Amino acid sequence: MNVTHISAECYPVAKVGGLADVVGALPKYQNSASFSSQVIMPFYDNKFTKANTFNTVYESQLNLADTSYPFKILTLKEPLLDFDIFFVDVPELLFKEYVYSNDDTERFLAFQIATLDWMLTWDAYPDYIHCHDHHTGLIPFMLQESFKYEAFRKIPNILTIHNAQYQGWFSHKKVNLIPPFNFENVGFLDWGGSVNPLAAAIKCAWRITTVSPSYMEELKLSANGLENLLNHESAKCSGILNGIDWNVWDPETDNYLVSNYNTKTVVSGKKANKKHLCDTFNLDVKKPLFAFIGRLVGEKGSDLFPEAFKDILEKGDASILLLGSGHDDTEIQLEALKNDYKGTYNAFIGYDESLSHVIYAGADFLLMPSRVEPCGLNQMYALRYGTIPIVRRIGGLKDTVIDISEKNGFGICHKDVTVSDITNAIDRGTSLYENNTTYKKLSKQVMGIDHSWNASAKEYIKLYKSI
Ligand SMILES: Nc1ncnc2c1ncn2[C@@H]1O[C@H](COP(=O)(O)OP(=O)(O)O[C@H]2O[C@H](CO)[C@@H](O)[C@H](O)[C@H]2O)[C@@H](O)[C@H]1O
Repeated sequence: MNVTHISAECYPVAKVGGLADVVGALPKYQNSASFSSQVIMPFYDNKFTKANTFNTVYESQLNLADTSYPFKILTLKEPLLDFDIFFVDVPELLFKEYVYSNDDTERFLAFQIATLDWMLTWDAYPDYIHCHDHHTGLIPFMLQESFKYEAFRKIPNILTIHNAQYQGWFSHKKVNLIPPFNFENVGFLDWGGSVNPLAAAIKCAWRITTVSPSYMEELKLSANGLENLLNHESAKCSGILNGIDWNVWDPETDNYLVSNYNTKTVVSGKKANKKHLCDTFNLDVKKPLFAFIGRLVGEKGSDLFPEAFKDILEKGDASILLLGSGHDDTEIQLEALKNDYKGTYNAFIGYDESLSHVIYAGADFLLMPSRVEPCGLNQMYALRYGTIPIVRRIGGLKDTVIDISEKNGFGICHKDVTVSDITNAIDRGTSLYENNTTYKKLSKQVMGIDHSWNASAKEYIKLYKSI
C-alpha cells in the first residue's frame, strides 16, 4: 500500500514552520512501518535547490483559465531523504525565494493542477492521497468534481489541518482558474461568499484530521468561521497527535550542539550548551534561562512578551532569550528591550534553524503561551533536549504537557494568555530551578518521553486502511 503526501513545505527542502517538520518526518516513519510513502512539493528558488542537482521526470503545460504555463516534475539526482520526493517546477509562479506571498491563489492552484496532471500519466495511481493545509485544499474538490480527473474519483483522500486560521480564500471571480467541473456543485467551493479551499477540503475529502485530538474539539467551537462546517462533518473528522523526528532532534548526535548528551549526561551536557549560549548572547549563566522560539504572531501570545518580560527582568532573577520573527510592532519592542536589560535579556529577530537547536539544548525552560496551538512541536523538542516546557493549556500543548502539581507531572501549565499568567508561570519555573535536585531529575525524566512519530505514523496508516 502507498500514500502520496502533497504539501507546500517539507523539511529539509523548504521550511516556514511546523508543517515542514511534519511532512519531512511522517513519510519516513510510514516507510519504516512497511507502508510506502512519498512527497510532492513545489520547487522553490532556495538554499536546498541551489545545493542539489535534479533530474526531469516529466514535462508539460498546465492551464490556469486561458493562460498556459510550462512545468516540469523533478526529482533528486542523489536520493538524500528516507522517502521519494518529487518537485513541481512552474518557473513563472513557484520558483521564488519565498514559500508564501500575496499571489498564492495562482501559485498553489498551479502546483495542485500540475501535480494531478502528472499523476494522470502514472501507470498505477496511489492507494491514498494525503493533502496538507489549504494550499492543497482544492485537490479533494478537483478529485471529486473536475471532469479531467474523473479517473481519480475512487482514490481515498485525506486532508490534515495544521492550522485552520489560514484558509486560502479567493474571490469567485477567479473560479475559472480551476479546471472545468460540474458547475451545479460550485457550492462545495464556497464558504461565506468566497472560494474557501480549506472549507472545500473539509466538505470533499474522505477524511479530515487535525494535528492533535484537543485541537479538533476546539475547532468545533472556534475555527475562524468554519466551526459549523466542522460540526456538520464531524463524523469524518479526528485528531492524530504529531510526532517528532527522533533522528533529526537528538541531543546525542545533533551536530549543532557544542556538547552532545543523553539521559545519563544531561546535566553536564546542558550545562556546556547553556554556557555557550549565554556567552554568545551575553547572558548571566547562573540564572535560570527561559527561551521562546517561534513566529511572533497573536496565535503564539508573543504580543504580551514585551510587558511580561519587563516584569520578570525587573525582578532580576531570570534570563530570557528569544528567537523569532513576525509582527513589526512586537519585533521592535522586543529588540528595544535589549538596551534596558543587558546581561539578562537578548533576542535574535529572524529565522535560524541551527540556533533553534542550540536553544532547545541550552535553555532551562521553553515558553509557549499560545492562544491557539494545533499541536506544537517546540514543546516536544524541548522535552527531547531535557528542557522544561511552560505552556498554556490549549490544543496539542494540553495533550502533551502535564503540570508538575499533577500526578506524573513534568512541565508548567497555565490556564489563560495574560501577562500575569505568563509571569506567574515563569516565577514557578524560577522556584523549580532553585530546587536543583528536582529540576535535574525532571530534566532527565522528560528526555525519556517518547514523542517520536512511531505511534502516530501507525495511527495514520490505520486511518487510511479504515476508509
Ligand atoms: N525563528 C525561528 N528560527 C528557527 N526555527 C524556528 C523559528 N520559528 C519557528 N521555528 C521552528 O518552526 C517549527 C515551529 O513549529 P510549531 O509546530 O511550533 O509551529 P507552527 O505554528 O509553525 O506550525 C503549525 O503546524 C504544526 C505542524 O502540524 C503544528 O504543530 C502547530 O501547532 C501549527 O501552528 C519548529 O521546528 C521551530 O523550531
